[in-house]
This record gives sequence, C-alpha cells and structure tokens, in this order.
Amino acid sequence: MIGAIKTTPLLRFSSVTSISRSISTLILVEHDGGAIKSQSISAVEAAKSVDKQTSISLLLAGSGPSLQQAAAHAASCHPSISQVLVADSDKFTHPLAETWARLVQLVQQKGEYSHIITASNSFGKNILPRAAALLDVSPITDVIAISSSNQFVRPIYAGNALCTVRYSGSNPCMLSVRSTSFAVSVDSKSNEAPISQVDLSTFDEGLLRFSCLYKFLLACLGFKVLLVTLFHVLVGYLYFVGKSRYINHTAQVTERPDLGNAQVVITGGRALKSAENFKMIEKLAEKLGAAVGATRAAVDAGFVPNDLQVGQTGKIVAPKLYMAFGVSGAIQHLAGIRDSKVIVAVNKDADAPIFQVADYGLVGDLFEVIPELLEKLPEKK
Ligand SMILES: Cc1cc2nc3c(=O)[nH]c(=O)nc-3n(C[C@H](O)[C@H](O)[C@H](O)COP(=O)(O)OP(=O)(O)OC[C@H]3O[C@@H](n4cnc5c(N)ncnc54)[C@H](O)[C@@H]3O)c2cc1C
Repeated sequence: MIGAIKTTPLLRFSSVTSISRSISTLILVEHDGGAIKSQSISAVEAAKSVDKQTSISLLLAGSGPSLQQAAAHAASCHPSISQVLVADSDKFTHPLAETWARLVQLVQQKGEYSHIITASNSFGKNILPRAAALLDVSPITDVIAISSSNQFVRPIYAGNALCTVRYSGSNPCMLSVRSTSFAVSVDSKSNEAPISQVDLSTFDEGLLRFSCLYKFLLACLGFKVLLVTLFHVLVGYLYFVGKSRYINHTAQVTERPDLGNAQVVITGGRALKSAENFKMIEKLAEKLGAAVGATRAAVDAGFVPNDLQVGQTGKIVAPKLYMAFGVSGAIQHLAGIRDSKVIVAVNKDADAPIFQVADYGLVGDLFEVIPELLEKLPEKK
C-alpha cells in the first residue's frame, strides 16, 4: 500500500511501517553491448539515499558473452555494490517484461530484499508493475527524491506539484527512479564486487505445477472433459509463457549522445512543418555535439521517430543546455525539461508559454534563426 500523500508542506505521518529494519536493495539492471546503462548506475545512487548502510545487489539477465562482460562492468561500476547476480539463460536473451518479472519474483523469494529499484525508463517501466503484481505490492514510480527508507518524493500533475509518499506496505518496497535526479557522484572505477549466478532450476516451477494440476484433473475426470481440459492447458500455457514474444529490435544508429543523458539537447516542435525541415535541427545538434529532441506534436506529425519525444510521455531530460525551436511549452512538454540548467527558446509568438520557463528567449522565426546559427557556429572538431 502507498500511504499518506501530500504536497508541500510536509504532513506528519504515523511511525508504523512494515518495512524490515535491515535494509537490502536489489537493483534491476539494463545492459547493452556488454555494458550496463548509466540509468542503472543512477539507481545505485538512489539506493544509497534509501540507507547509507544498505547492501546493494545488482540483478542482470541475458545470455552469452555480452552478459558476462556487462556483469564485469556492473561489478566495478560503483563502490557501493555488494554483489552482482547474473541470470544467464536463453530465456533472457531479449528483455521481455514477463520473464523478467518472474525472475524478480524468484530472486526476491530467495533474497528477501527490503527494496527493489529500477530506472524510470522503458526497461524499468515495463518490468516494475508486472513484478510488483507478482509480489503483491504496490510500486512507487518516478521517484525524484528519497527522504528515508519509506518516504519518497514524486511529481504529479505533469510535474506541476510534488507529492511526498510514505510506503506502508510489506517488503519489498518497489521503486522506479528518475536518473536525472540521482546523478552519479563517484568515479566509475571501484573495487570489484563478487559475481554469482542466479539458480534458475526452479524458474519454470509455476508452469510445471500448473501442468501437473491439469494432469491430475484429467486423471480424475477422464476423457469426457479432455477437450475442455486441453483448452485450459493452452490458456494456462499462454498465461505463463506466451503473453508476449520477441519479434525484433530496431534501434536508431546515431553518433549523437543519448537523449536521456546528453549535456546539450536541441528540440524542434510542430513549427518545423516537415521531416525535411527537421534536418535543420539535426544539423544544429551535430554542430553542438547535442542530442535531438522533439515535441509530441512533431512526433505525431511524423517528422521524427517517437524515441526522440521529450516530455511527460516521452524522455525526461536534464541537460546543461536545452534549446527549443518552435515549441509552445505545453505542460506535458515542460514536465520533461524542468531539470535543465539553462533553457533557450526561439518562438515567433512572444506570448508562448515556453518563455515563462526559458532563461533566454528570442522572439523570432526559426527558419531565419537556425540558418543563421548554422552559418555562424564553427564546425565541430
Ligand atoms: C496526456 C498527454 C501527454 C502528452 N505528452 C507530451 C510529451 O511527452 N511531450 C510533448 O511535447 N507533448 C506532449 N503532449 C502534447 C502537448 O500537450 C502539446 O500538444 C505539444 O507539446 C505541442 O507541441 P508543439 O509545441 O510542437 O506544438 P504547438 O503547441 O503547435 O506549438 C508550436 C509553436 O511553434 C511556434 N511557431 C510556429 N511557427 C514558428 C516559426 N516559424 N518560428 C518560431 N516559432 C514558430 C508557435 O508560436 C507555437 O508556439 C501530451 C499531451 C497529452 C494530452
């Protein structure tokens, strides 16, 4: 259960909590190409805020050499890590949420962690609710600050208010954390934490138990209900293993920095009018070594793919410099850029809401401003 909710100022909460005193945290780690994602390292920082003394275990799943490389990276990526747990099986070659959720359930049953944390990105958002349902707890999502082991701050109303939430449910307390709020403060090199393999011998037990039950029922009821039983076995099979399956993985190949972690982000809105015009934003980003972002209107219009969307239902960014061209500044967009250090906006409407949050604003036509910038900025070395 998620307990009392508040927006500023702080409410006083009852001191009763069912979270165990000994704090141990499991981090669900995403990895790619033999390295763990930086958002997962931010989740380790978040775990430190839960309790300085917490033991932190990292859980990686996958198969083959890239998993082993990622495990080695995980073991030395942060000094606070106590151990790395590796689930190596073909079942995890692709990170499907259903298989991951059952893995989390299995690891939790053995490790009895008080907290399970993952990054608030597509990986974490996919797994967390399913794993929480299997563990019968209510997850707390999009955490941006941790006041104590059971008190967390998260944005509500598209980031227009902050809500302090007290978790009063049973273990584990499951959180997704915004990586932009838990910047990694340590050198990535550290002592190597021990790596151990997760025992997966009981991983399919749920499915086995299910089919045993059906075999038993079949024996009791005889062949008259054979067809009905087979149908139910099929339904049961789909329930346990067949709800989703991997089809393919498409990724944008780009040399530009990752949008979620970039120091500079250049965003274009609906005002760009076409995919062709949007290339101006891309050229500018190239010159500045920046990531490209887009509003939902630009994505919906088909100018760019939706993994570039910034905002409430897109990526949350916190660059040093955020430049918005032809972006009105709808609250859903602002929800994704609030933590940017400096916001620059170019819009031909002087009353556009983006100017209320911009540090520097230019009332002008982007079709004049961007070409001028491209001309005057030096080439990237
Ligand atoms: C549930 C929900 C979730 C949403 N999530 C997101 C989200 O994650 N991210 C997101 O971005 N939006 C999101 N939206 C959509 C959001 O409400 C806005 O519709 C969207 O952000 C508007 O995009 P825009 O600023 O590109 O377009 P517009 O609002 O149409 O603004 C275009 C701006 O460009 C300016 N302009 C026009 N021509 C020029 C020119 N030549 N030079 C300079 N300026 C010019 C105009 O003055 C205007 O201010 C969400 C909406 C809902 C309901």
